[in-house]
Amino acid sequence: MIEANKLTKTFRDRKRGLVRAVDRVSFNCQPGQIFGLLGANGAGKTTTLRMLGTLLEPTRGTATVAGYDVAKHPEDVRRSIGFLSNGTALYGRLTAREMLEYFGRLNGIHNSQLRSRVDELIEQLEIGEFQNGRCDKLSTGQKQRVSIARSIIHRPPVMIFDEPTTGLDVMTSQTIMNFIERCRDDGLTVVFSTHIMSEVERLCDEVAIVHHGKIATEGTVSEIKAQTGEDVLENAFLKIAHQLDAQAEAELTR
Ligand SMILES: Nc1ncnc2c1ncn2[C@@H]1O[C@H](COP(=O)(O)OP(=O)(O)OP(=O)(O)O)[C@@H](O)[C@H]1O
Repeated sequence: MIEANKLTKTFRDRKRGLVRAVDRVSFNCQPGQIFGLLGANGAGKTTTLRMLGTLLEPTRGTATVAGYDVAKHPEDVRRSIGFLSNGTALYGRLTAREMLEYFGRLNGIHNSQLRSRVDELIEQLEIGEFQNGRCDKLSTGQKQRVSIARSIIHRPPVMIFDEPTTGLDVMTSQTIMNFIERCRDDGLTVVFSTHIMSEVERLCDEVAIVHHGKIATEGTVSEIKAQTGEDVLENAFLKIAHQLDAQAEAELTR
């Protein structure tokens, strides 16, 4: 499972000075659950996920992933997660199947099990048609499916997906969402970030709305709609964001 406790990240930016990208973010996600971080561009979603994935050190706060503290036991965390980000690279000269076999071996999967594991992911992520195509010749959506397969090949108990469907067509997005649901049904702890409301409605057991680095509110989609008195998640999201912006402006002019 994942527990984030007041996770905070500040960056020193030459132009903007000190940027507080993530500000005291706390949440829990249990096995068999999908937790979503919903926010606009620059809200702090990627930075939060990168801290959970041990790619960035928190400035303050703590997090445990699969029982391991991200700061104290980063290698154990990395072994326990699959992390899908925009930067998940593929080797252009390998075919999709070779790529998965390669990463399977790197992750210690024995030859006797490697083939069946690769076959399973090829089937689940609908890679079959292009499994023998070189990665540098694949379309964006095809590459994303191979990247996901690559990130989960070692059967981690925790999956972190950073905007897994951004830029993909509706068919590929469906395949990926089906796959994320399957991860949940298989008992994995799943955290993902998005700015797409329909994905949150379909996938999330719990969602946190992130705005300017902070969790503005958290709950089920129905709870968030009820809190704001809105029937449509997008309107609830906009209402919360506008309220926070108005508060911040009022504080500035006080
Ligand atoms: N290395 C860095 N140096 C300085 N500022 C950074 C750095 N990385 C992120 N930021 C800033 O932190 C804030 C949060 O960025 P982050 O990428 O986490 O947002 P996001 O919610 O993932 O956005 P998007 O949906 O656009 O990917 C932004 O203001 C961003 O410019």
